[in-house]
Amino acid sequence: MTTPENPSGAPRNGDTGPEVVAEGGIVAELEHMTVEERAAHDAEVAEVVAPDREIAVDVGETLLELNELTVRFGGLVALDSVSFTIKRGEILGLIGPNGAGKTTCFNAMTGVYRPTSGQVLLEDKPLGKVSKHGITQLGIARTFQNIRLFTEMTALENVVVGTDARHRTSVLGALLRLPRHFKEEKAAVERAMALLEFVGIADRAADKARNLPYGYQRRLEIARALATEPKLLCLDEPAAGFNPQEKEELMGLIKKIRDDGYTVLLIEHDMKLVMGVTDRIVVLEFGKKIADGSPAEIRDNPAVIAAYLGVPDDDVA
Ligand SMILES: Nc1ncnc2c1ncn2[C@@H]1O[C@H](COP(=O)(O)OP(=O)(O)OP(=O)(O)O)[C@@H](O)[C@H]1O
Repeated sequence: MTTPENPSGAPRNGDTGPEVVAEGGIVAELEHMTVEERAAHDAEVAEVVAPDREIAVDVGETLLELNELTVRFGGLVALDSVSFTIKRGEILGLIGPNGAGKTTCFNAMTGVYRPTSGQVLLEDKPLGKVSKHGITQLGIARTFQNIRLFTEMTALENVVVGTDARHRTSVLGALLRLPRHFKEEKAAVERAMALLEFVGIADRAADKARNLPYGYQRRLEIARALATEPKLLCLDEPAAGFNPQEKEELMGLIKKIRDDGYTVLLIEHDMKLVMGVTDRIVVLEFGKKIADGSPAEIRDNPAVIAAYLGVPDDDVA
């Protein structure tokens, strides 16, 4: 039940967690499943995670367009007339040396900063006057370089909060406890559980976010962003602080997210990860776009190599 201490009605440590899980039918006895049962279960989870999408999509039409985007901070030009597109169903890497303008680009796309000039268009709709919340509702979600979670809430609650962006019940409806409100709340908890399983952390659903291991917190941020049902998921250095095995697993998760029908924009410094997971890469340097191409093209691009001089060869290869 929803209370001020438990706003989402989601389970707390040691109380109604397993019951909700059983009700939702999402987290089953995985270890007792046959291979076929597990495959069917995973397909069911994937459908709950991306309810309105084709499970497999091809790289297609333009989803997002940056059109001569410029962002100035006083005399500093953080982004200088940058244009590129993101196609539906692709994983696009956004790379560049420190201070190149990558995060500014995310911030301008998600309404944190207003561009000095130029436009961001999502499905041809200019986002210039749309609020941050409005941009989330239109379908752009992001994670942050520095993890931002509700640390005192459980993992499940953090994700349920993300689903709020899609709720249709009014505050009055919630106060009056209308049936629609309860129906939405139940669906939100079920979907949140599916998302936790999708990103591989369902076993810690009832733990407070602050008690989760670092890698779980990063995955939780991704689950919470996916909860808003984005058309475009922007990941800002999701592998920061990961060891090689965790990076490998993250690559698998990013591909799985795309295969579930999402489009992904990835800022990442780890070149092995970027080269291994992206379909296309845009390179920024000093706020300008210096290259746009396949990972192989980017690897051999002289301007990109020059931009990264000083970075160990292993990181560029
Ligand atoms: N709010 C701000 N006010 C003033 N300058 C800013 C602000 N945000 C970013 N900058 C500056 O804009 C430039 C681009 O920064 P940005 O954070 O976008 O780069 P980045 O490519 O994401 O770098 P990193 O890889 O180090 O995260 C930098 O020179 C930075 O100092």
